[in-house]
Amino acid sequence: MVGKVSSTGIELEEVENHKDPEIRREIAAVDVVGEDDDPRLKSISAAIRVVPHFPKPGIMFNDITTLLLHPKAFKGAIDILVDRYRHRDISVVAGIEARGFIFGPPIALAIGAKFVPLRKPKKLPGEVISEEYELEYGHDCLQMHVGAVDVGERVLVIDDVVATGGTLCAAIKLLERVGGDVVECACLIGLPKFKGRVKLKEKPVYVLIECLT
Ligand SMILES: O=P(O)(O)OC[C@H]1O[C@H](OP(=O)(O)OP(=O)(O)O)[C@H](O)[C@@H]1O
Ligand SMILES: Nc1ncnc2[nH]cnc12
Repeated sequence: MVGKVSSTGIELEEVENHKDPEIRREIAAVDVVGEDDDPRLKSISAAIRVVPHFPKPGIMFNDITTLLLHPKAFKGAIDILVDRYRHRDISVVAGIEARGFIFGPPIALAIGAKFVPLRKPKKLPGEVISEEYELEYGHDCLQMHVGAVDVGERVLVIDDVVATGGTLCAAIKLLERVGGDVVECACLIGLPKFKGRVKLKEKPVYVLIECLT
């Protein structure tokens, strides 16, 4: 079942009334679609805010930091992903800097996998391989330590948002260059208007909520 969930629900009111003015800033109404009727999805979508014109004019920025202020909703997101991947024989969770570093490690620990950070340039001290890519608001590069992933290891890639799919494509290329087998990519939020799934072709991408704005 596809459930339409409005982010103007009760739990968003909690965010709107938060004592920190920064957290109350520019909360926009978002319509999101959950992939099934799991009540945890409603809490997750209600706790994510959209900040207009960040980091550039015209960008509707999906901000997961407000989800982190709601431990129950945050845990719900982690639990859904752990349940999905715990019996898939995954030995590597690769998290994309920066927001994949928030969601990747608890999933890796829960499913007994190692965590591999995919970092922005000049952050990793050892030998690295690199992939450049285009974003909705610029271009960037991801790097991974040589030796972090072994040939044939089954990998789950984690990030917060998939928009154009450029970041996930770069991550998949890095992992496949060293012989990793990317089982799936998982993100909390999908922005379907950027058609990231088209760019990702046959690679499966799982998103908890799809934002229609
Ligand atoms: O599907 P795409 O069009 O590639 O966009 C998605 C990426 O954009 C954001 O990261 P950002 O590059 O803003 O980096 P940050 O997390 O370091 O701020 C987001 O966290 C994803 O990694
Ligand atoms: N609109 C958006 N919000 C948050 N992260 C993003 N990454 C690319 N586009 C984004």
